Amino acid sequence: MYAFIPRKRRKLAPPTEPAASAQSQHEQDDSESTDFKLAILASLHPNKTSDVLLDYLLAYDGSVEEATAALASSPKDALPPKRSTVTGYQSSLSSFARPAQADGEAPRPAKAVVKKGRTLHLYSPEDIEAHTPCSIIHNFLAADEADALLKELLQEAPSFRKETFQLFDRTVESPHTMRFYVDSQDEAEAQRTEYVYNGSYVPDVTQTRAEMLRVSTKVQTAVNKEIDRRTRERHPGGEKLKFQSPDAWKPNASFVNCYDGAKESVGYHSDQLTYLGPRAVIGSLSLGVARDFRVRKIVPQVDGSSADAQGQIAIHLPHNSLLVMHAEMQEEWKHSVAPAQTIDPHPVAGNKRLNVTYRCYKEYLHPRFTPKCKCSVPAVLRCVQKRAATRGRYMWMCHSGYTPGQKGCSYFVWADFDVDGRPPWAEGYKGNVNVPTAQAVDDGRGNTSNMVNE
Ligand SMILES: O=C(O)CCC(=O)C(=O)O
Ligand SMILES: [Fe+2]
Repeated sequence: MYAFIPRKRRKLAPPTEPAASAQSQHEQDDSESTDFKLAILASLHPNKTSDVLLDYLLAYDGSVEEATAALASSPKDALPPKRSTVTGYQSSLSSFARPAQADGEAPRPAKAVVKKGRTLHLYSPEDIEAHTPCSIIHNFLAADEADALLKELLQEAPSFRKETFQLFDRTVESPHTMRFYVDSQDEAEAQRTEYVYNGSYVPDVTQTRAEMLRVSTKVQTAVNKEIDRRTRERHPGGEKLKFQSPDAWKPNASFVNCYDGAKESVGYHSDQLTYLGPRAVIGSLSLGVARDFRVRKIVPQVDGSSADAQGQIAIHLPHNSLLVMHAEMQEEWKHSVAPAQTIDPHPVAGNKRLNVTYRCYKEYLHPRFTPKCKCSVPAVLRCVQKRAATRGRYMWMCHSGYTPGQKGCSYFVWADFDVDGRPPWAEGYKGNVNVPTAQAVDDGRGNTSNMVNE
């Protein structure tokens, strides 16, 4: 399930464990600053689209005050005066060098291909592969298989719901609908009563439908091939990343999203790793109306620098395309589906885009094993995304406060994971490597006394 941006902007309850909580509070505040600003703008300007709000925020160098003053005097959906031009069709970027890679780290583009405030549109599999942590397979299914799956999903879509979440004392709804599916009836029952998302059980978990299951085996084969190829061609030394699972990827759950019309969207977020584990891979199949999937790299924050030094990349997702979000994605990038100005109706789906995100839930991350917070709720797994001193480290935190009507606690511990992303209770555990890197210690900006439970 997503961690929607506004959900993460809420400040935690006052810390009760000074060392640990100081860290968690700092991380919470630091890592979500832009998202937090966007939530404020969204609450002040409810009839502006999230895209417009982001444009204003970027145009006014992150100043909420200036952006809100400009928004207040602008007509609906007007663009900000200082807004940079959007780059349109981009046929090829292959002149850019391949990433320089440090040992054990995720590959990085050799130079930023998109500047702050700009959107770079990518269409070709080569460009997407080279400049984002994703790869794409166009025309993934035979045309009739894609139509059969689309028809099944269109039958399901009326039962989808908007997700609600808590923003300070307001309950907010996601601007699209979705439903969660798991591959067996037993698992659906277990999910309803054992798995916690943002502090609550999800009552509406359904067994994966026939076409979704049939397609799942094809997605499994394709994603494993893509993981092998990408590891061989793009990872340092052709090795999997630190914390990435060496096991074959086997989907057993999916979130299915429906975007009905141009305005439906999902805000910038990283997917929750709580049940997928570190360096998760997700196979995302798009059907119906073509939409833009936007990604932006999370830039480490050093000396109060802007965390939005880079612009965003829009990946065009046509009907019947399989996007693989690779192991580099969730920890280091955020993604969204922005509202569109216009859409081309699809002959079968009309104005709707259906999207199945196939995921691999790990048995050893079942909530019966994972740490519980002081509210006695299974904790959420997060990764430090921005703060330079601890970037890339995993932590378990309380997530209850993100559920409407509930207050959270200040629970925080560093997570214990081995090189294969296994926790200590998993078979074959090789020893904790979730420790500060040399880089993090050298940065010297982190208060090392905050590094608890090591
Ligand atoms: O609709 C999409 O392509 C992305 C959906 C998404 O981000 C998610 O399910 O977490
Ligand atoms: Fe997502």
